[in-house]
Amino acid sequence: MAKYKIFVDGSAGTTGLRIADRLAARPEFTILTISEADRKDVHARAAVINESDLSFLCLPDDAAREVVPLLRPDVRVLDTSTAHRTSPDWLYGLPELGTTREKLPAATRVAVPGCHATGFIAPVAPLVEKGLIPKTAQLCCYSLTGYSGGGKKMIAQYEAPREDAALNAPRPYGLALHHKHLPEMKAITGLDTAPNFVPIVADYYAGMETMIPLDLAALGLTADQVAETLASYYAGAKMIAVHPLCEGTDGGFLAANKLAGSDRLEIFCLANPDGTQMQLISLFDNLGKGSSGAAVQCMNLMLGLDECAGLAL
Ligand SMILES: NC(=O)C1=CN([C@@H]2O[C@H](COP(=O)(O)OP(=O)(O)OC[C@H]3O[C@@H](n4cnc5c(N)ncnc54)[C@H](OP(=O)(O)O)[C@@H]3O)[C@@H](O)[C@H]2O)C=CC1
Ligand SMILES: CC(=O)N[C@@H](CCC(=O)OP(=O)(O)O)C(=O)O
Repeated sequence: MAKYKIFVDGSAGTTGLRIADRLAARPEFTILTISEADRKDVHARAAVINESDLSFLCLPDDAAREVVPLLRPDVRVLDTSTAHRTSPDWLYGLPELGTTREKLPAATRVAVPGCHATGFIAPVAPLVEKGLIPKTAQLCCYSLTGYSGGGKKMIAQYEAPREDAALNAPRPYGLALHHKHLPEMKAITGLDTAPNFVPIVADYYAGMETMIPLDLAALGLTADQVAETLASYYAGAKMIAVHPLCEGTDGGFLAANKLAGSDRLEIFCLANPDGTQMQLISLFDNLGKGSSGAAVQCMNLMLGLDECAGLAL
């Protein structure tokens, strides 16, 4: 069997390393490499990508942007950065949404969703698509992340001998309400307005918990309608599961690192006793379904391989 030639551009970084680990044990791939001296030379990177069947870009946005114009149109590229997520020529790589799964095998430019964005879009997009949440709704969202979400620099900051006591506490950030995931949150859900979104980084390595409060009374919805719509939308999905209404917490707690190490995402549908308020929660690993796991799932589908191959279920 001819092997697929795969290149991970940025394989020394947090996302790239995780992808390289997931591919290393799989016999269907030959992994292309680049020398240490060349790994930041855009022409050298482009040459290796053009030799590959499929390449991952695991780089800062600008480094992802600069290489794309140098690539063969038919080479398959999966970009894990924010650079192309709302570009019309790129497919947004959330296979569980709409017709994305069917489009992946022919796609050559695929943007891997942002981690916080994944947590928001997974529960909200189906509710907008099915007409339960109007496009005019103004939603809120809070999202907890482990410090690996900030890449090598933030990992080094949290793991160095602790001088700054601020790192001991959860830290809301992006408080100018201008986070880089807002454009994709709006575009992919179809909402007219991006949510009021506050991410929070805390002193643990990996794991993401994205929370979306819904005012059911104002929306004219019941909690059952919401939970049943999500359960039926994701019925049969291998990497996304929906818990039954008001089930799944650990005695009323839900630790943000519970799915660290997994590539799956779980949705929790929690409501107050009189059914007027709801909290939708996505729980997953920022390095799993939030980046590397999602990238490998898309690669599998683009190459016609088993969707879950190499993933942690
Ligand atoms: N960490 C996460 O949870 C998530 C990350 N992402 C996105 O994935 C991408 C990679 O992030 P992450 O792995 O966390 O970041 P890291 O900082 O951990 O890794 C980035 C890698 O890119 C390399 N690099 C930097 N500039 C260049 C360049 N000009 N040419 C080639 N390589 C370069 C870095 O080199 P060096 O080793 O020398 O620093 C590093 O190895 C980013 O766009 C990020 O936003 C997306 C979802 C979640
Ligand atoms: C803790 C922390 O800083 N996290 C990053 C999320 C990383 C990420 O998802 O970046 P992409 O947009 O490239 O996907 C942030 O909020 O910017």
